[in-house]
Amino acid sequence: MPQDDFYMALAINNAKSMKGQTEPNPLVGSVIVNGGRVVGIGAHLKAGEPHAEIHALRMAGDAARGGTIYVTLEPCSHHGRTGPCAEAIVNAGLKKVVIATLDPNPLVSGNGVAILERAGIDVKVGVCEEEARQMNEVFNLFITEKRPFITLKAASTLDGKIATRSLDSKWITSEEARLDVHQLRSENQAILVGVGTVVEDDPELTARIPDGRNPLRIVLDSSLRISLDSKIVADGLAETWIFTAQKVDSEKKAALEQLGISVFETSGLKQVDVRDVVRILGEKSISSLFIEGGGTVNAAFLEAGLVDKTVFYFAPKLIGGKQAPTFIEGMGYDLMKDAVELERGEFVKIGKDFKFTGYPVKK
Ligand SMILES: Nc1c(/N=C/[C@@H](O)[C@H](O)[C@H](O)COP(=O)(O)O)[nH]c(=O)[nH]c1=O
Repeated sequence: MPQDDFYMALAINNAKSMKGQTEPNPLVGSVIVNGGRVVGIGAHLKAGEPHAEIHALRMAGDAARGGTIYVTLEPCSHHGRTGPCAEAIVNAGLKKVVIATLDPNPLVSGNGVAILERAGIDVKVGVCEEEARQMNEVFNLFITEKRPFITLKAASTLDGKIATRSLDSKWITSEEARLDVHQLRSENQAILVGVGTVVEDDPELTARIPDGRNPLRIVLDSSLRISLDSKIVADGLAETWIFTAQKVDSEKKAALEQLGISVFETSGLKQVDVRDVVRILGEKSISSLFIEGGGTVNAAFLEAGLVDKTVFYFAPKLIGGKQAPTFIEGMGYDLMKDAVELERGEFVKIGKDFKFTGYPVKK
């Protein structure tokens, strides 16, 4: 492996090991090499704390002088909650800077490189760029579109059913696959279901893994038919927000608010307007949303072009039944040429089940 890729891969692995603890900041890793030896290594650990480069520079001390620093994201040039990294790199006397990706924020992209080049430092951009961009897919989208990165998750039998015709759904996938879902829940700031799922399954929507972080729970409930003693209203295990259509029963709304539930009205007449939901979540700095919808909700987000990533779990089971619900309902598309295509598709096996990850091609 070429030397630059080797050290950048080390920096990327460092960054990835901080997944779930740097929000709303990106994952960033850094490695300093001098005379063929790694003399400093660092990762951004928590928003508001020093950046990856600063940790690496502190570890390297004088050994950084004349060396090369590898960093997965363009060194910052602005005085955020910590001083600019580009200046720290110049002051530490680095000879070369290797960067995986430029800053996605159009306001600062390229500024860090300019500071380094003005100081006569040799700068190389684009090493392991795709992998470094991929690990910050959530941050990159949120910082550019000010809306949450949306992952659509479903679990179904091989013939696409999420429950039997009698609506039994316990369980489709195995314990291992369901644990993997809880890991994904823990990595997302919010989780969203339709009220149909609440009525059928009375879900908790918590991340039940060691050190799991319970996401904010969001329910689309156009006419506020949710029951006051459903778990996500009454259990207090995580915050719950409800999005409705226009003009809902004010008494029910007040009763829910009494229980600490936030209720947001959207402009939808009969159905909740999912675009409003996404806009409001962006305004409230929710940067990642995990949809465990039910087929109607899943279809609404898909048809609105608001799904950034799909994660589908398929159990090697067949349940059949014309009435059995599937994981994409709604109107559907008329012609095959209008199908939502998924790219960068990957299948992995989890126990007996298959996990598919893919990215809808943006039209
Ligand atoms: N039926 C299944 C799922 N079902 C997913 C949702 O329909 C359930 O309401 C939700 O997981 C319940 O949330 P909880 O109470 O926090 O466990 N999801 C899965 O991955 N495999 C399944 O076999």
